[in-house]
Amino acid sequence: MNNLPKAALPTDEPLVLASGSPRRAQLMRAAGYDFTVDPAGDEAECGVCSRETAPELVARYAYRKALDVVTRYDSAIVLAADTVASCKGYILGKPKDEAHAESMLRMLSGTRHDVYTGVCLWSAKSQRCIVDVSRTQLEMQTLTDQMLADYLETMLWEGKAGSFGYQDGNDWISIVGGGSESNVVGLPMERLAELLENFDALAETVNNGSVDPGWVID
Ligand SMILES: Cc1cn([C@H]2C[C@H](O)[C@@H](COP(=O)(O)OP(=O)(O)OP(=O)(O)O)O2)c(=O)[nH]c1=O
Repeated sequence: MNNLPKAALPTDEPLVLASGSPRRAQLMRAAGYDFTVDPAGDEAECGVCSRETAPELVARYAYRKALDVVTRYDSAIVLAADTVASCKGYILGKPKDEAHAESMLRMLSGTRHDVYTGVCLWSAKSQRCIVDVSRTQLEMQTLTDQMLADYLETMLWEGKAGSFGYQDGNDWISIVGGGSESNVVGLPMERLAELLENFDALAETVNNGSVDPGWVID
């Protein structure tokens, strides 16, 4: 991915990427941001709400990851994200094992589906934050048993929402209608630049650990 946009930070606070995802750090480095990495604890990604849609879920998880990390700093702009695939009403996160990866890929095979990434930007000094969600539509060719077996053997599905890596160079997956590639890989860099540029206008004050309860369900 070339020419990733970079925006100036909205405050003089250092940028902290609250993520253990190598893809997110790679995208941020490729765009030229200065940042440190401080991942959220695993418990930030938990809690099931059966009424929740994919965009609501990624918004809630991004928010919880940012909340977990922002409490460690007096001065930082914390950036957290969460990515899932969504197909036929199912929300597909990271696979537990190869059998789980196979069942996700069989569901996605031959479909148009969506990838959602929720982003949370949180200023520790001002206790103001933004939660935002981006969607990219993808199309996966019908996978033959051989294609599936070959991909599973690469282990490239590990740690990836929906059990595929758009960046792995497979010709059986493509973006529909010019959506954001970086959003699929875990961080919508174009949207992130807009959020940083418009932080003052978009950020809301956080009260007692919650922001916009209509959007972030907990
Ligand atoms: C759909 C897709 C997802 N992914 C990755 C991006 C994310 O790392 C991962 C989804 O898992 P997440 O739970 O969003 O993130 P993570 O556990 O990797 O890291 P952290 O919670 O610490 O931020 O799937 C790809 O690399 N390529 C793809 O094509």
